[in-house]
Amino acid sequence: WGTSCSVTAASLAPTPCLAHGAQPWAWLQFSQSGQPKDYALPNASWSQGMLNLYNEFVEKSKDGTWKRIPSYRLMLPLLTPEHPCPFTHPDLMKLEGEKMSKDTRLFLRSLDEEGLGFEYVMFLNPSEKRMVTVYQPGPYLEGHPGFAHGGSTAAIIDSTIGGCAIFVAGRVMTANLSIDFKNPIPLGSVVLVDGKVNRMEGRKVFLSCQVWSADGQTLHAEATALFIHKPVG
Ligand SMILES: CCCCCCCCCCCCCCCC(=O)SCCNC(=O)CCNC(=O)[C@H](O)C(C)(C)COP(=O)(O)OP(=O)(O)OC[C@H]1O[C@@H](n2cnc3c(N)ncnc32)[C@H](O)[C@@H]1OP(=O)(O)O
Repeated sequence: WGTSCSVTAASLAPTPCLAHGAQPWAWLQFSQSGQPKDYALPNASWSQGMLNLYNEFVEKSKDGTWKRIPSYRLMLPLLTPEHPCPFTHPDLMKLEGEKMSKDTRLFLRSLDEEGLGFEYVMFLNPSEKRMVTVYQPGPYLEGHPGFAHGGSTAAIIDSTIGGCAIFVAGRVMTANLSIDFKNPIPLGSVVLVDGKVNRMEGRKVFLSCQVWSADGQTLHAEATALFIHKPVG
């Protein structure tokens, strides 16, 4: 989806429908090309293990089975197959005016320096209603010495299955997230967060998730969750 999204800084100029004259794109970091910066791409902090897993899923994406999800510093709750580019989604400005300020950042993209916090890239498998996140927790996520704080693990799980729930239901909120922490995650290691939709009942989306070491030998955590669809406005 990201590949079909062609956006320039000029095309992102504020529109009259935006309340309070806010500059909606001011907190997006732009690259030198004038495109919003996509953080779900390799950078110098990624370990070889992270690159290997990333390349594995890029390879799997070539036949369209998996799709890399671009990642910016703003929430993209409106990304759908019908509107693959968030910047041209008809509801974005409404949500923007109501909910966002130019001073906000997506929690998982809150740090400026590469490699210190959440380094991750998500891949969606639409037919399986499944999302995997290739994830490398950095040193600022420490809980016990040398290991990722459980809250950071909860955040990456929530975002992974949240993305999955957004794909099937649009705008959702986490109502319940239950996690069993099985084995600590070493800082700087690479894990695969593997979440999927199990079933839907009306506005309710039920999901499950497992967090595995890159070699598939260690189960770090498993979770179940309930997300509830909340229409914009
Ligand atoms: C294409 C893909 C691109 C993706 C690209 C993006 C990638 C990157 C993604 C980032 C993704 C970030 C994801 C962050 C997600 C948060 O972090 S959200 C923040 C944390 N969550 C909150 O703050 C939610 C706070 N709670 C609330 O606002 C409200 O309680 C809720 C959850 C919206 C529900 O309220 P409500 O809409 O009034 O619904 P309500 O009528 O109470 O309940 C509806 C039904 O759910 C049931 N229910 C509600 N709560 C519960 C519960 N806790 N347990 C069990 N049942 C419950 C009710 O019993 C009811 O059932 P039925 O009677 O219909 O059978």
